[in-house]
Amino acid sequence: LTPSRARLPYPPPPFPTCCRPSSAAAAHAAHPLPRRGSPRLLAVRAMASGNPYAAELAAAKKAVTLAARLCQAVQQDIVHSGIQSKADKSPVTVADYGSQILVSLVLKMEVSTGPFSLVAEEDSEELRKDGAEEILEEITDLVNETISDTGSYNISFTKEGILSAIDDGKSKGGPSGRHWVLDTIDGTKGFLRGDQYAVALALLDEGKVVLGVLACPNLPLSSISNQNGSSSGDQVGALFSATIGCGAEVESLDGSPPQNVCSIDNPVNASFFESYESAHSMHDLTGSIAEVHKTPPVRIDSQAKYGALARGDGAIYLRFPHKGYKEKIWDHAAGSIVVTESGGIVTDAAGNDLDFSKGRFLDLDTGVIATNKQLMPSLLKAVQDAIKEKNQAASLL
Ligand SMILES: Nc1ncnc2c1ncn2[C@@H]1O[C@H](COP(=O)(O)O)[C@@H](OP(=O)(O)O)[C@H]1O
Ligand SMILES: [Mg+2]
Repeated sequence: LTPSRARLPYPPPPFPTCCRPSSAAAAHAAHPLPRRGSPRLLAVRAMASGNPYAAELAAAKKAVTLAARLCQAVQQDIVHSGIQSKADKSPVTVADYGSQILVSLVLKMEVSTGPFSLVAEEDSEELRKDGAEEILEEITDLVNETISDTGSYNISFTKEGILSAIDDGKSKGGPSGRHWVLDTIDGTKGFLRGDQYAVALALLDEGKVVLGVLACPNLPLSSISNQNGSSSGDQVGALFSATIGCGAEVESLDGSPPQNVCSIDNPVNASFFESYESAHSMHDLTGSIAEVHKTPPVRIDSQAKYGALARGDGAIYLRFPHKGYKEKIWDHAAGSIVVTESGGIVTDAAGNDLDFSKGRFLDLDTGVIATNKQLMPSLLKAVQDAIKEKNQAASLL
């Protein structure tokens, strides 16, 4: 079980051949839809145009694309200056706030229905303290530069405007109404290392995730289904999107036409994904499960794992936080719908669906498992056996 990174060259496997919305999965099981550009793909797109959340989806894609642009500029600065080796967290803080402001700006400009509610990590408290003037100025400049460089809006934020835009993210979510759920930079550690991260945005409607988008600026556009999570494809920057009942798509972050995401139908010996960081997921537990499934792990940061799984780069994503950790909804909302709308399943270690209606945290049993429908029963059993064995071993100590 070798740790892996997602940036080394590697011969790519054949591109996924099938694409379909999950609602049509059963009907199409024996007749996979063809590759991009085919007439049948157009038929799938026509169906997607009946999307009840079409305006929200377009806004969400625009929002994360703009935020990803800001984050990418900061990451390049970090990597070039070697700041991460000095454990200086301030650039990532600037990018986190900047990403949140841009997402809330775009959503407010583009979506007019109902009250605006955003569940996100940051609020303005720290930035209002004495000594935070410099960082506030940096955020204001960075946000205004990104808006003007991209020609997105004819708007310029004042510092007070920045503070109040950040406080748009204070919502607590919950079971009723609509709430946007944002992870401004998911995979902060990968971001600092110059590796994978994602800007992840989802919409909850009456407690259910109905839409999700994942901007993964460093994820190769071709498959990373190999042991070190890399791809020989030159193009990087993937944007995954999904709406409930309408399937999932992946497109290039720089604006190439969308294609539908492949349903997850890889064989048992396909690679599986887990966190790069062992502090975020117990690698010893996944290792014992991998022995049963003969699958080597591909360790990458962030919800890019969900995106890669959805397009068939691997067959399994396992995540087992250490005892006492409470998973936050923004770490799973967007990624999980991208997988389920690609024909996959996402559950906790007891086999229950993830419940996003309980506020800012998920009420989870032990961990998160994502895979295809064929593999889920045997995988769930392997997971439960491994957890039992680990608990028994711990009780003997
Ligand atoms: N001890 C822990 N156990 C599990 N997850 C953790 C954790 N500490 C942080 N995380 C979460 O793991 C996320 C990254 O996931 P991954 O390991 O898949 O890259 C982090 O998102 P942020 O980077 O947005 O803070 C954070 O929310
Ligand atoms: Mg996160």
